[in-house]
Amino acid sequence: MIELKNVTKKFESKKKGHAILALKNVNLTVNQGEIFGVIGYSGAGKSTLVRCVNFLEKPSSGEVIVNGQTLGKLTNDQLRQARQNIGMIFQGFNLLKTANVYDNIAIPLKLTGIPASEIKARVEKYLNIVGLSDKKYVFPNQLSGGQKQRVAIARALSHEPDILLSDEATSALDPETTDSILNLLLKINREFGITILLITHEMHVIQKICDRVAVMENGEIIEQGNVIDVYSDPQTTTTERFVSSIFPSDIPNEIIEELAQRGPIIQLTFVGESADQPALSMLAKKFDIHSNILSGNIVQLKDRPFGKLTAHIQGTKAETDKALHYLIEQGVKVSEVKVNG
Ligand SMILES: Nc1ncnc2c1ncn2[C@@H]1O[C@H](COP(=O)(O)OP(=O)(O)OP(=O)(O)O)[C@@H](O)[C@H]1O
Repeated sequence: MIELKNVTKKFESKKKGHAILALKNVNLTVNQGEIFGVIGYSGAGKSTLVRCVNFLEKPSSGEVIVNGQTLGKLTNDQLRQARQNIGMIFQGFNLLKTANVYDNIAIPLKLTGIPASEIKARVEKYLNIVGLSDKKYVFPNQLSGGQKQRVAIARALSHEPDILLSDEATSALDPETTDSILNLLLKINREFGITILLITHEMHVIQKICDRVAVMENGEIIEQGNVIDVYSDPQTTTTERFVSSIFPSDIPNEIIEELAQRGPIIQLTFVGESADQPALSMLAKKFDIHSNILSGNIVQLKDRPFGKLTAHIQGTKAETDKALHYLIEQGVKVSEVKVNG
């Protein structure tokens, strides 16, 4: 379990008297065994946050508690010990270019004093888990980006940590390779119960593997919760922007303006079971209205489908009101699309 309590990180700038507050009073709890994602635009403070969890950056104030240990109160030796329990992977992989795959995993193990026979067993075990047993004697420059990240994951796992931190681990990879690495992270989480805290600027990463998400802006966590709740009911403009990035709606304003004169344009948000229900065709049967779909999409979250549909409803005001009320009763979130909105 990871807890950040009122964590603030200030970077003193070389320019006179100028300081950057990269983290402002951040409170965050990541439960044992979950995959927690932190999303935000560039400069939001994500890297600083994740680096505070293993004290690569020391907070200026506040507490970081990992598995019950307050990192700021540990001696250097104790901190080194605590870090063994926290693996980390990076966007740039951070492999030793002059060492082959085997040694990239074996050297850090050797440095922590693990006996040679145990090192061999661990390298083999974790290369097998990441699917690279046949690449033991290959050098990093002979590997693809996805394979390099797999080596980095095997290296992190070889220390048998409880926690894995991921700093934009898939940001340098193409979409297909990204998915294969995300599937690997899911497998690690499920098979070994490793808690994963990842930072990303991609919604795809959040929706594919995360249980909970926090949204960061200007060094603050502006929203957090279960992925499904944050996706279906974003509370801030920034979160709304992230969510709408997966549901691009390019209906020109002129068309919205013209249609709105003849009936409401509504956006329906479906979660879970209701994503499969033919809500609009039901409406046409039950009420004296016509509906016309303008845009729509369904995405698969980690364990449930989630969809958005934009439709134009025509009928008398009394009938359209009844129809919208019915949808809400069915558990569908309905909002009206405003002109210029
Ligand atoms: N070592 C440092 N010295 C001074 N300022 C820093 C340092 N590290 C980060 N910052 C500043 O802190 C703020 C947050 O940076 P951070 O890298 O944590 O954001 P981020 O959300 O990870 O962005 P990106 O995705 O672009 O890396 C930025 O204004 C950045 O310039």
